[in-house]
Amino acid sequence: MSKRPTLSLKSKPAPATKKAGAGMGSRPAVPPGGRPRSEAGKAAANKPASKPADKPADKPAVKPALQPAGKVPAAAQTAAPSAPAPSPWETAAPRVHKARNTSSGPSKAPSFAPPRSDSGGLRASHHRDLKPRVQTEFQAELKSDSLAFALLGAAAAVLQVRGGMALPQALAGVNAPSPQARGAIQDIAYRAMRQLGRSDALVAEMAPKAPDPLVAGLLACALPLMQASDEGPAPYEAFTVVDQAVTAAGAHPDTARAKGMVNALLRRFLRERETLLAAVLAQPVARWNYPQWWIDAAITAFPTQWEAVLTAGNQAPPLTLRVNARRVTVEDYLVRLAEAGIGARRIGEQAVRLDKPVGVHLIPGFDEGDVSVQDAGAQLAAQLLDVQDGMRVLDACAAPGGKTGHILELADVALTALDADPQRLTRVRENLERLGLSAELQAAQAQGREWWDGEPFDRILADVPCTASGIVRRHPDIRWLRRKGDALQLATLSGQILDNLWQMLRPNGKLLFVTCSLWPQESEAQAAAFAVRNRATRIDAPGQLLPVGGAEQDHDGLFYALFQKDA
Ligand SMILES: C[S@@+](CC[C@H](N)C(=O)[O-])C[C@H]1O[C@@H](n2cnc3c(N)ncnc32)[C@H](O)[C@@H]1O
Repeated sequence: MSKRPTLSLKSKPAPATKKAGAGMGSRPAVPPGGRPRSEAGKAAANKPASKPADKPADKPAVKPALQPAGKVPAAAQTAAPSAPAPSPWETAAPRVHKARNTSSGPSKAPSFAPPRSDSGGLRASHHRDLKPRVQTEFQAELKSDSLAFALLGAAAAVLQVRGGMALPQALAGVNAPSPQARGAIQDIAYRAMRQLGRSDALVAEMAPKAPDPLVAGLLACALPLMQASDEGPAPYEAFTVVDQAVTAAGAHPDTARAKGMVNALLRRFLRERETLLAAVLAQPVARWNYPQWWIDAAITAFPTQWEAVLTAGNQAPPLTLRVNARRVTVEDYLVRLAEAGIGARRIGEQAVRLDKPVGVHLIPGFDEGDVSVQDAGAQLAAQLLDVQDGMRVLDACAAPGGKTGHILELADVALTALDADPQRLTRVRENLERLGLSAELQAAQAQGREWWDGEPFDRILADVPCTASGIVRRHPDIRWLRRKGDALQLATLSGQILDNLWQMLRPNGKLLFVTCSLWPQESEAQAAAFAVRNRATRIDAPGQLLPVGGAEQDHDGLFYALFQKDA
């Protein structure tokens, strides 16, 4: 039985002796012919988790001083936003859309596309259908460093998520003239997602009729800024938020008529906060900020732990690094961080959590590949796979390559990185380039065989598409985008993938089945059914890891099942 790696601190660090670039099987080009990437809207809502894990995490909530001119405080502008923001694999620099004005002078307010008319995403306040169109090209005159500007941009993104689009895509479509403006918009939008159940309930309690979609988005962005939450204290002075929300409403034709209503509603919230909160917090969706079906599913799956699970998913995630064992020991890297004035502690074999998130390019050695951003729980995969030099390894469902890089850091193996999405596969290549490692990249479906040369693998990692319900602290929009039936639907696909990959495993070889899900249908039940169907021997692995944030343990919700083929 193999040794089970733990998340706790190990006394013996991994050796830092191997040279970079020693990975085998170099064929970096992505072959043509993979399926096109699916886009936003309902398709995105139902799209299997592209586990956007391992992204830079949120800044801690800091209550900024009152800004007389309603400006976004400098701290909010420059710190890592409360959004995962661009993954280090996605882009080297903060994603900035065509800058028309990088000064803090008057700037066009964010523009955005209309919501999908199917409104397959969130429930709207008062359950009213979303208005199908907003004025997409209109750009209000607002200062780009003002809170009003950021509120309007974030409201546009919330509107898109309500229409079924994933938040990172929605934010990418919002115009922001500077990295600071983008950071502020992201911060507000991510907060809005984490408190959407409560905000909608408050609006329903106070407004005589459902507000128009962009007004509802504006309120969903403003209300969380006036309240303490699992993320920390309220980040702005309440009267600044009211003032800037009213300014934002007045600056856009789709909200201008509701300017008085926004003012009245937010002021009423300030006056009657206690009573209003007492009323709405009796509703589970407002109390927990998850859809009711999600709360019910958590209670069923974790009868004694569901509250902790839901709470963990509402916290801002930390920034955790994986130290590249080929380059540097964890001990030496902690010294480098200390010298750079960055507080950190070890929380796993190669996992180091920063005390406060910082931009990835400020992390010593990040650009050179000495470290990667990866959740501590996700770092278990490569360890559990137990790779040895010379092995032939398949990383099925590999993009964006977080686990691919880790496997190659641990041993000199011939690795095939497979993913159905050619665009996401390019991120594997970029990621490996930064690390100085290489693999054979294949754009193909893991449930098919046409890409396989018939040579069996010693190790197979099946990090299958799933609902991503275990990583909601990084991706708070997921809870609003998923539907109750998604887990079962995805389990059908992942069952096909597992059965197919099992045929490609060498006798005595090991297959590691991973999801970033909380739901048993796509994790434990899937593992049990797979073992029966294939007479597969299950060996020691953690099973369901619940999400947790704390001094010693800090990781997302993940599932691990390890199987060995008979000799
Ligand atoms: C959970 S993510 C993988 C995360 C990755 N292992 C990492 O650590 O960075 C799942 C991946 O499966 C891919 N995928 C979805 N359906 C697939 C299929 N039928 N065959 C192969 N890959 C698929 C998605 O494009 C996505 O990149």
